Amino acid sequence: MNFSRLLKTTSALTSRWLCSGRFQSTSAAAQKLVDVSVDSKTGVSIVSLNRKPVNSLSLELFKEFCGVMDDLESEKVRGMILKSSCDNVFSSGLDITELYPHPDEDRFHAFWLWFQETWIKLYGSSFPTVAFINGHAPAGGCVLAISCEYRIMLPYYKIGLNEAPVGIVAPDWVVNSLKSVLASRKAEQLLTSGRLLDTQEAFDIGLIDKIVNNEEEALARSEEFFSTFDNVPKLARALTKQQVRKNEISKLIKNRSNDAKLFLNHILRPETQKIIGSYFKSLKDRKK
Ligand SMILES: CCCC/C=C/CC(=O)SCCNC(=O)CCNC(=O)[C@H](O)C(C)(C)COP(=O)(O)OP(=O)(O)OC[C@H]1O[C@@H](n2cnc3c(N)ncnc32)[C@H](O)[C@@H]1OP(=O)(O)O
Repeated sequence: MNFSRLLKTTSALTSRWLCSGRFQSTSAAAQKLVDVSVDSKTGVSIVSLNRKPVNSLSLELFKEFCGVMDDLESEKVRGMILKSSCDNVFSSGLDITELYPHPDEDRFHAFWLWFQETWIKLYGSSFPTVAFINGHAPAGGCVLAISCEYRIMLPYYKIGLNEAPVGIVAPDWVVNSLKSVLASRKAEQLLTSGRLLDTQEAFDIGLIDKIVNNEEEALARSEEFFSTFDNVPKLARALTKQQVRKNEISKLIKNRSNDAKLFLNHILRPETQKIIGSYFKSLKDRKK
């Protein structure tokens, strides 16, 4: 089976699987966690994460995001810019309350599958993707950014994969996403130290592609990126991108349930719960 068919078939299967669980209802009255608008000048879709105050990534946000990605795929959009509607934060990573204290196993399983689904749809999207990192992007926030093809960031924010200091081990598909952007040695240093880089450091090592001072500049730099594909047939571009990314995606698609079980086992270890707990407490105490 070719890769595009594998992606479509798996998406259909997992959607059915994911829809069969208990965590389905999104109230129609609930506020949207993901907003979509279209830049009328360029025809590019702007997708804004909107889970106040810090865009921590919950099961509900992942589900909504995946729905948006499906819509953009079927509309065959010219490109997508992913940004945040929250002040100073692109995304604060996985919602820690999904991990601590002692998550409900069924909910956690669904949460993790939707996180995988988000990555599969974003990393494997047919259309060009830009992350406009308009705030801090630790952990899962950084995962969203490195799943895009191009990264543009405002000054003075932090980005990186700080899982290890929080007692969490990044799964191989996250590690490999980072290695698709940075050389293996640099990726290992960042992951094992869990150090968050400021915008300039991130630019210097190639984790981000451009530094901009405001949204207007970000839109202009994004347009420069999107226009590099204007003379490339859409289908050829999409299949070429997916050809480059297919090994990692196929590997995860074949191993989704096991990947979820492994992560849950790690999260439920008493020592992991203890580290996450004291980290979460220190986050709360910072403001006291
Ligand atoms: C790589 C994928 C592999 C899988 C594992 C992933 C693990 C994770 O993603 S764990 C999450 C890791 N995230 C972080 O370490 C970031 C933690 N947050 C911060 O450092 C800061 O909040 C911020 C720099 C992002 C923003 O700082 P700011 O001063 O603007 O806001 P705060 O007052 O700190 O936060 C407001 C409010 O939100 C709570 N909060 C922040 N982050 C999270 C989160 N990830 N999950 C749940 N809740 C979070 C924070 O405690 C505050 O709550 P209160 O208002 O109740 O004090």
